[in-house]
Amino acid sequence: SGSGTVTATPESQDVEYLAPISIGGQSIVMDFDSGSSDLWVFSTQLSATAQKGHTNFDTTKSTTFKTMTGAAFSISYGDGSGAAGTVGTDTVNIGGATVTNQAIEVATAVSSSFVSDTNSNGLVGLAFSKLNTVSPTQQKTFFDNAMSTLSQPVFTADLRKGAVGSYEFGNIDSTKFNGSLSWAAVNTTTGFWQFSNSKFSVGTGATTATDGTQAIADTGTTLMLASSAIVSAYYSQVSGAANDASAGGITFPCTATLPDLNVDVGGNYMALVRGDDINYAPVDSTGTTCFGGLQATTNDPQIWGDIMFKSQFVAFNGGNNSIGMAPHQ
Ligand SMILES: Cc1cc(CN)n(C)n1
Repeated sequence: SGSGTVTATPESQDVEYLAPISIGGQSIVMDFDSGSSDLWVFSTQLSATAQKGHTNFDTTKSTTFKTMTGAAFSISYGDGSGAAGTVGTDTVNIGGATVTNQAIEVATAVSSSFVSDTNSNGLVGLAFSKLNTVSPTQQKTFFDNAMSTLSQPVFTADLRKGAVGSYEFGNIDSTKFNGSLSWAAVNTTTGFWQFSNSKFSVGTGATTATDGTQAIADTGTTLMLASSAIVSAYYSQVSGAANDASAGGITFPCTATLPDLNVDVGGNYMALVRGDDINYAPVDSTGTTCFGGLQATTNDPQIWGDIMFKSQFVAFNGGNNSIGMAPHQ
């Protein structure tokens, strides 16, 4: 109904951004993920060990939960994590935006990285419903279900480096970004919020054409995983940058000056990713060596995660399948 806004709070080192939702009256802090399409939640049906430290949804305590007989889900993510379980429906309220018949994927098994991250109690998938893993009948995302009742068929991500931001459904708050949004067409065939990336530039350098690999906007990925053409051109401008096997990627001296990165989104907007945001975090407590927020991937599409969102306010339009960006206010 109408619209809804929730605060997006970064975990330490901005690993992910969490926000509260209500499921059948139970308030649960979740990881909002524009790169997947399942709403699954920690539950009292998990082992005691898995439940420890988490908020666990209890279907028996919800007067509106209905079991979806015979349905199951099983999902795995790009980082190797995963979850599986059973399915039902319940009322979900996110900051005031409400869906009464939302598919709730009740976890009966979760991988170790989810167990150890006690700040998060599940995911709210916000990509396209064609990626939903429920079988035998695929289910819709919260946004897909909510769209027809929202004031506008949109949601926005306003994620900040080391600070609280927001997710908003049904409204685009123009006080949160500079100038006007630049809109790009979304290629919906893969089920991601996917768009073309045809060129880039580093700092004030010349613009270079890319190999045409597309990119997705993925709030559930911590870093910005880009093509090797972009990544090598970028770090060639950072003295002391090198691939650091022990750190698991490209590092540089924490004192390095990091240029801005400009990446084309959809062919007519160069999104600026601030150099400061590309300094992800020190690799250890000495603070000498820092880990790059920009890392290479051979994945097609590229996976532009939270590092990009820290510099760009992003609007997702499910009405006309487009994505809008502008620098944060
Ligand atoms: C749990 C989770 C979600 C995502 C991105 N969609 N990753 C890489 N891991």
